[in-house]
Amino acid sequence: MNSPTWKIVKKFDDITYKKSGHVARIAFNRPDVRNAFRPHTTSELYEAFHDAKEDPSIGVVLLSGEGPSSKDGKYAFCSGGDQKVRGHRGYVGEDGRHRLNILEVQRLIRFMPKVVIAVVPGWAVGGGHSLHVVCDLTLASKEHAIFKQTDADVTSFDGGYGSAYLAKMVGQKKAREIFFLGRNYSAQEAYEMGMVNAVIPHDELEQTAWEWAQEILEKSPMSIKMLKFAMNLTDDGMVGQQVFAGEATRLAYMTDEAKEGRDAFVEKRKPNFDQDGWVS
Ligand SMILES: CC(C)(COP(=O)(O)OP(=O)(O)OC[C@H]1O[C@@H](n2cnc3c(N)ncnc32)[C@H](O)[C@@H]1OP(=O)(O)O)[C@@H](O)C(=O)NCCC(=O)NCCSC(=O)c1cc(O)c2ccccc2c1O
Repeated sequence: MNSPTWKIVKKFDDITYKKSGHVARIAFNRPDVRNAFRPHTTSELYEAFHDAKEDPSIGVVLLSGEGPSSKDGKYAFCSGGDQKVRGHRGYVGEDGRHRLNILEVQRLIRFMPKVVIAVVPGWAVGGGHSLHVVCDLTLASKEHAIFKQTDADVTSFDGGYGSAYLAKMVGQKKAREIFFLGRNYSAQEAYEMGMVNAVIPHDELEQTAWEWAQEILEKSPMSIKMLKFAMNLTDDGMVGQQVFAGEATRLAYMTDEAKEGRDAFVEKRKPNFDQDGWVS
């Protein structure tokens, strides 16, 4: 299997953003604070994810955390919202506004028609834990990944994908344990409870993520997209239906029947739908 030759897409302050072939790699880049995110980080994440979503050459996105910390050599995926810039109505940006805009990033990951893989080299905590939950797949460092939910310690709870969706993944009892006790879980424990796809030796983590991406890229893009949206559908209510149905509409546009409907309107005549009839 080949290896990536990453090219920087754009220089950001709080994240790195690179592409190689059909893979994009987005990573938190605040290793000295365990890759905690502030509003600026989240805005940059949103921009990078949006670019990856819109780029037709990209099929898989890797989300990771740069490291190790220059202070103590520890690795982190993300330790959630930066508690040092937390105000009384959200996380305070340089413009003085309070935001919880990580939820917008969660929705972008959830609804983008591409596979997003969380590549967890170290701590995945609080809002960082929720981010790995919302990604389609999670690969974790055998030696350094630690999963932990501190939401109930700092009164900042993710009542959506971070908790309710986690419960669908690992079961109600286990999800309640994770949130109510806030314990540390190793990569192996996270794997055994079903929230991690594979436990990988740390030195092989990035290459393995690349290889998983290459395997996915061999599949039919439309099938991958429809399967992701189908698996989201039952948990996403009417929004899930909207996203899935939007793709059904797109496929319908490709039929002769749809072309006839459009052309008849443009040509100011009655449509003739007799060609294919009422096929069952
Ligand atoms: C992650 C840790 C368990 C790691 O512990 P460790 O002992 O290895 O390291 P230190 O604690 O010494 O940390 C090193 C260094 O990093 C700083 N730091 C770590 N995490 C954060 C953070 N989240 N914010 C700010 N700074 C952080 C730490 O202060 C040290 O700095 P020094 O200057 O002293 O070197 C442990 O660090 C830890 O428990 N961290 C906090 C985890 C946490 O509680 N995160 C927030 C959870 S809530 C959340 O993320 C969240 C965000 C949202 O935007 C939401 C939006 C909507 C709904 C819910 C949301 C939500 O829940």
